[in-house]
Amino acid sequence: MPMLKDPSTKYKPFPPVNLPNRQWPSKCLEKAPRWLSTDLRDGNQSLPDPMSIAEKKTYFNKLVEIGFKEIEVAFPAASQIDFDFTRYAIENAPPDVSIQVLSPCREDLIKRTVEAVKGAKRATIHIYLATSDCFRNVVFNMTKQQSLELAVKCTKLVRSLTKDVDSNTDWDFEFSPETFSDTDLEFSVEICEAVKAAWEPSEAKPIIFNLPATVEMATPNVYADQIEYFSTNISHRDQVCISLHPHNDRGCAVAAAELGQMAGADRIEGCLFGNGERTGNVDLVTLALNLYTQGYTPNLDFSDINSVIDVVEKSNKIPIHARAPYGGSLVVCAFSGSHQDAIKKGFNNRQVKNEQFWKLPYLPLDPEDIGRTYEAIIRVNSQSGKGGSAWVILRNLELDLPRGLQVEFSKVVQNQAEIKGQELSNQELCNLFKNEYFIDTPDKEYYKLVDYSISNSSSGERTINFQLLIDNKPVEISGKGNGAISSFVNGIKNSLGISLDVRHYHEHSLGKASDSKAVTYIDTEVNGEYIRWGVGIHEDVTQASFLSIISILNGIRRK
Ligand SMILES: CC(=O)SCCNC(=O)CCNC(=O)[C@H](O)C(C)(C)COP(=O)(O)OP(=O)(O)OC[C@H]1O[C@@H](n2cnc3c(N)ncnc32)[C@H](O)[C@@H]1OP(=O)(O)O
Ligand SMILES: CC(C)C(=O)C(=O)O
Repeated sequence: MPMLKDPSTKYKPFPPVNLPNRQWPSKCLEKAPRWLSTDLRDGNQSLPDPMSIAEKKTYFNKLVEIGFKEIEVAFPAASQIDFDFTRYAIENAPPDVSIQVLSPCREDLIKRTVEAVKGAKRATIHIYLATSDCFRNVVFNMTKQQSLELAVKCTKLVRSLTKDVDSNTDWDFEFSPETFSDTDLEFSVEICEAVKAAWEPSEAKPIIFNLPATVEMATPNVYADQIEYFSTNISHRDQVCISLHPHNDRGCAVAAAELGQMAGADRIEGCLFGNGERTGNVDLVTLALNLYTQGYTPNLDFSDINSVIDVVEKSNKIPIHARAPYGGSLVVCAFSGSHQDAIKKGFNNRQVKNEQFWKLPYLPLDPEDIGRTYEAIIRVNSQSGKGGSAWVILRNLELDLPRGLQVEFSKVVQNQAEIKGQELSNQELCNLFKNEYFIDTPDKEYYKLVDYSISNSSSGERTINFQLLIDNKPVEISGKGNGAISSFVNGIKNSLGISLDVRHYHEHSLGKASDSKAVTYIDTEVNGEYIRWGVGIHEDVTQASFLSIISILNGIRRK
């Protein structure tokens, strides 16, 4: 079936919330919410191959290491694996980590769920019941009153099995009017008021009302309006913790969670990298690092994001998208020339000025803060410019190429990238550079410098005698000039007939003081026809410059 010419015959716009006095648009996010990871429940239930116990254990331990204090570990009534894993979590959770478990409003399943957390230090029983007209009519065939009565009955059941009889565990209770985002707001408040009265929370022990966008159906500002309405209309607000559980059907779950917090929410439920039903739950990594880049601590530690990715990918058996915010393999990489140029200048500026605050073109977060390396930032393909290759050569070979050499080498890189039709790895790029300028390539050199001696006359003129191997045959050459380089190129012109007019000379040291070398970069006009750069590396700076000239000769010969 093709898309409809007039979709209004099939789809209706989501009605806006009438909240003319809304306050949230002028609020800011300035602190971390309470976080709940539901990776092991909502995330797990959406997987084609749910996690094994071993995978759940590894995942759970990683969540604890990251700093989650509330973890929904299972739907214990669903399977023996979920039940058994709940037992593991209860027995192994650190004392400050609360274990949360989920059950529908069914008596047998609630009993099994509470049984699974027996002996916990801290536990949250979470029950849910869909409240929207659509679900009540289509799935349950229940009136509003019947739904309310069922929710109250189940809340009382949980109470009678937990806080009323067992004071060894620190009990919390969470109720989700499932499909909240599509539920009439007055009814959401009404059913939660009834549940609250049944549970009897206190300021010290608030009840958690989780207000899910079970399916994301509207723009995130509408969700924020719904949250603000609930937050301002529920009674005894100080005895209530408002939790959000946004799904990502329209791709706006992160925005919904952020606006929802501005509208009054205290707690966020989601999954790492946005795993979860359909398009996923809200991505907790993005939310946490969004806060971090505003200067607020998220209370979650992603210093070693690669190890988190490793656990998530192995357990879910779903790769993290290469463009996933913060964690994607490509998000701290630049291929395009203008991005590379700006990033390279940004790093340089930061180093020179020793800037305190992070302000770098194209990079909202210092990759080092999440354990990613600068080396990986700039990668080279046919969209890259001179700055990208120069960066890779600098980071890998410690050669700080002069601008003219960058321009010359970038043509070589461009040619190779177009031939390959793919990205060039750092290793390939370094090999390309060494090959182009004859560094550590004895088998490829037509000209080799064997030995030389220099003498000075009282008039200041220098004479150099040197031996070259040309195609493995020794050739003795002599040249005069007012400096070592000019004597050397004069000798070459006189005996080989190659005219090299030196235009620029650059040098810098390479390596640590004790065994440092000199690198020289020389560019010459060759026979008055074209420009060619050479690179020489040696312990002795004079010999390094001769090697630059030899590098040019080898380049000419190959050309
Ligand atoms: C939005 C969410 O993510 S909610 C969490 C969803 N997670 C899961 O479903 C994973 C685990 N689920 C399971 O293992 C199973 O579905 C079980 C054990 C809960 C139930 O299995 P079954 O008894 O075979 O029921 P089944 O899955 O076919 O259907 C759901 C039934 O529960 C009812 N139901 C659905 N949600 C709820 C609820 N919140 N409270 C009470 N009953 C509910 C449905 O109306 C349906 O009842 P019916 O059979 O009388 O029509
Ligand atoms: C159980 C509830 C919270 C849920 O997963 C949802 O509504 O998406």
